[in-house]
Amino acid sequence: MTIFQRILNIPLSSSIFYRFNSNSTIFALSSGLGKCGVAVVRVSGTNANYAITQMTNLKNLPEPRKAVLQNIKHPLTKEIIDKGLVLWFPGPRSFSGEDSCEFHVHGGIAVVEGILNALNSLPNFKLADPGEFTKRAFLNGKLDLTEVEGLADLLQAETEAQRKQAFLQSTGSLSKSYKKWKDLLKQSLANIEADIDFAETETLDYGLLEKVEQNIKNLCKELENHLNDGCKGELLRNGVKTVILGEPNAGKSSLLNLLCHRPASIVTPISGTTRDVIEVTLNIGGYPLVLADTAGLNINSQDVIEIEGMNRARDLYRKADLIILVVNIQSYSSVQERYVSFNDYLKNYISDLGLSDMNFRKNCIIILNKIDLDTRNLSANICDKNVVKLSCKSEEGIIDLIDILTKHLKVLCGEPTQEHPSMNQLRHRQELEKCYHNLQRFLKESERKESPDTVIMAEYIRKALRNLGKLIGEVTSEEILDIIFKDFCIGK
Ligand SMILES: Nc1nc2c(ncn2[C@@H]2O[C@H](COP(=O)(O)OP(=O)(O)OP(=O)(O)O)[C@@H](O)[C@H]2O)c(=O)[nH]1
Ligand SMILES: [K+]
Ligand SMILES: [Mg+2]
Repeated sequence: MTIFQRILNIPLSSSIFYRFNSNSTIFALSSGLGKCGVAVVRVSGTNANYAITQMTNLKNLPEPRKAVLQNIKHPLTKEIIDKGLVLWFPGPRSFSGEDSCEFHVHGGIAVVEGILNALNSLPNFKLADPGEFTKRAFLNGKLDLTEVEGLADLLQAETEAQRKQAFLQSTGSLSKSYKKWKDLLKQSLANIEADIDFAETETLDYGLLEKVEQNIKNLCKELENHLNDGCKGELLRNGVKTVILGEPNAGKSSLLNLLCHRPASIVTPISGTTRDVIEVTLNIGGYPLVLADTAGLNINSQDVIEIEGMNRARDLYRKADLIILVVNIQSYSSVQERYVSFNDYLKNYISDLGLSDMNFRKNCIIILNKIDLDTRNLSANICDKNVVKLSCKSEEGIIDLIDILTKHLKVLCGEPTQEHPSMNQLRHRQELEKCYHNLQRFLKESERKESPDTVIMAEYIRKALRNLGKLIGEVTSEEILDIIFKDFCIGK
C-alpha cells in the first residue's frame, strides 16, 4: 500500500479496478512527500475542470497556463484548506494531452492530505498509479516510448552525464534517428509494392529497386555504427563496473574508502581482511562508477573462506568494464633488484595473482600505493601515464587518480549529443539487432542470382518496420508498458 493510499485510506484493489477505467480523472502529489516550501498537486482527465470550479471561488476557468491565487476549499464541506496557486492546462496542450490542472500549495503534510482528500471526494476522481500521467501522455501521442524511457532515466539520473543523456532522449534525440529510419523503410516498402503491383503493366522509374537496395545498404551501415558503439550509452546509464584487484594488504580497501569518503570496507594490517565483495556507487567527474573492493589474490592460500573470496574477485574481474590494479610499493621495493623495470615486475605480479590473461594496458589503471613509504625514492623512475603514484594514507596522488579515472570513464561512456545520441537499453539493442537481421535477409534475397522474389523482400522490410515500431512504441504490449512504467513514481 502506498503512503497516499494510506493517507486517503483507499483500499488497494481500487487502483486495480480503475486501471481499466481510462475515463477517470487522476490526481497525485507530484512534488516530493514531506515538509517542504511548496507542494504541487497535479490533476489530469476529462473532469479536471471540476477540481477548479468545485474547489475555488472561480466562476469560470482561469486563463490557460496562468497562475491565479485562490482560496482552495473542500468541495463538500466548503472548508478552506489553504491559499495557493491554481493553474489550468486545457488539453491537448498539457503534459498528458488531457485537460489538466495544478494546485501549488504550502508543502505541509496536513495541507497536502487535505487537498488529496478533497480531490478524492469529486466524482470519478482517483489517485494516480505510478507513472500514470506519463502513461496517458504516451497513449495520447505526446511522447513515444524512447522519450518515456528517457524521462524515467531523467528522474533516476544521479550524475551530470547521465542527466544529459536522459534529457536528450526524453526530448526525442533518439526517436529522431529511429523515425528517420522508419520513413526510409516505409518509402522503400512503397517502392517494392509498386514494383510487385505494376511492374508488368506499367513503366516504373528505371532502377527503382536498385535505389531501394542502395538505401537499405546505407541504412545497414548506419545501424552497424549505432550497434557497435561499445555499449557507451548502456555503461553511462547503468554505471561502469570497476573492480579493485591486487595482492593482500596492497591497500585495496583503503583505496575504496578514500574514494567514497567513508569506511565502507574494513581496513586492518592483517592480510586477507576482505573476503566479501564490497560495492559502492560513485560520481566521478559526472560519470557513474560502480566500484567493487575484493579479497586480495594470494594463490598460496589454503583458507577456504579466502579462496571463496578470491573466486568472487576473479568472477568480477571477468565481468568488469574497468580494472584498478593496486601494487604495494613495499612489495616492489623488496624484490626490485630482480627486475629490469617496473613493467617487468608488473608482468610477474599479474601472473602471480593468477590474472595472466589480463590485458593490463586496456581499461586498466595501475595504482602504485603507499608512496609515503617509498624511502628509496623508487617511484621517481616510473614514468607511465597509466600508473598513478598514490598514498591512501597521506592522500598524495588522489587528484591524479580522479583525473585518470575521469579520462577512462569519458572514453567508456562517450559524450552523447543531439546529433549522436547513444542507445542505452537492452530493449533497444535487441529490437535494432532484429531489424538489422531482417534487412540483411532482404539484401541476401535481392542479391540472389536467379530472379529475387520481391514479395519476400517486401516481407522482410515489413518485419524491420515492425521492429522499429516496437522500439518507439507504435506497436507494443501491456506487458512492455508495465515494465517501463513501473520505474516511475506516483505523480509523474
Ligand atoms: N603507510 C601506508 N599504509 C597504507 C596505505 N594504504 C593502506 N595502508 C595500510 O595497509 C594495510 C592494509 O590495507 P588494506 O586497505 O586493508 O589492504 P587490502 O588490500 O584491502 O588488504 P586485504 O583486504 O587483506 O587484501 C592497513 O594497515 C592500511 O592502513 C598507504 O598508502 N600508506
Ligand atoms: K588488510
Ligand atoms: Mg581489503
